[in-house]
Amino acid sequence: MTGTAVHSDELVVSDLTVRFAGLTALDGVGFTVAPGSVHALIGPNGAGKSTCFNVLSGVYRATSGSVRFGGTELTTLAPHRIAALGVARTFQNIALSRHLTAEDNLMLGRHRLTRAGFASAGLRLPWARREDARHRARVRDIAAFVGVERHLSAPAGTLPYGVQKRLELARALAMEPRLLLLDEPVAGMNGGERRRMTEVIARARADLGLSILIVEHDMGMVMRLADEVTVLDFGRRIASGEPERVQRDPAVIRAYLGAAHDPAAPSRGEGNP
Ligand SMILES: Nc1ncnc2c1ncn2[C@@H]1O[C@H](COP(=O)(O)OP(=O)(O)OP(=O)(O)O)[C@@H](O)[C@H]1O
Repeated sequence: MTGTAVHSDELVVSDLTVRFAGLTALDGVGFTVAPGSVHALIGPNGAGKSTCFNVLSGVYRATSGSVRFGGTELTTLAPHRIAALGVARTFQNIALSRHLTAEDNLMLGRHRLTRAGFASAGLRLPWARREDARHRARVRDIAAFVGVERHLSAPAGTLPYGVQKRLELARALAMEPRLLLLDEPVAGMNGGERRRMTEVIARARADLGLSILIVEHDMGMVMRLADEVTVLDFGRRIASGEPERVQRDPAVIRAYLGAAHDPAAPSRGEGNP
């Protein structure tokens, strides 16, 4: 910790607009993730949720608007700089190194925290060995926290889907983040796996005090976990507030639940059913 003032871990998204050649994926979107809270970003397919995540993590550039985390503007920073500020994300599709062991995947998550480069580790310098041992101990703790500790020596690609998803969360936690961006953490999971993941995320907030922004289609999970919800539709914010209130909002029911409950609903861009 430096002598400078400690900023709160508030994430403030203001008037965020992203355009792709003629298509406005985000149109003046704003919301705030309070420190230590779970905030859900929901909306039908194509509403702009992933685009928003990609701007927050530095993968996409904003056309205009601002994203501030703990007082620092993120929209001009490269992904590794944003990660260094303590913003970690998981992906909709699993992005683990399949051939590496679960443990080595978690060690990669700690890379920005390590002093020892590969050379000094390779030379087996004593301080590099001690640092490696310290990180491996922490990785084992994190693996236990998400319940994947008995899989640490297995190649990540051989693990069951639900375990891989939790391993991805563990890798994000291995970065010791202050803000977690979770992109559809229970997509494709069965009931038991969903419950486990939901419980781990709830503990990440309660025990680690993290702020969490979550994109998720599973409304049950959103209702259980989120302190606040922001709803997007066609790139615009159409509602925000406590989950119970948002769930009853007629605009949300029309735009989001309507589309989700109608299996014959057209893909977005063709209008509401
Ligand atoms: N790189 C890109 N280039 C062009 N258009 C894009 C790009 N990324 C997203 N879009 C478009 O932006 C709009 C918002 O897409 P986005 O993926 O952010 O929605 P989403 O809410 O995450 O949807 P889903 O729930 O299906 O993941 C869509 O019309 C999409 O086709």
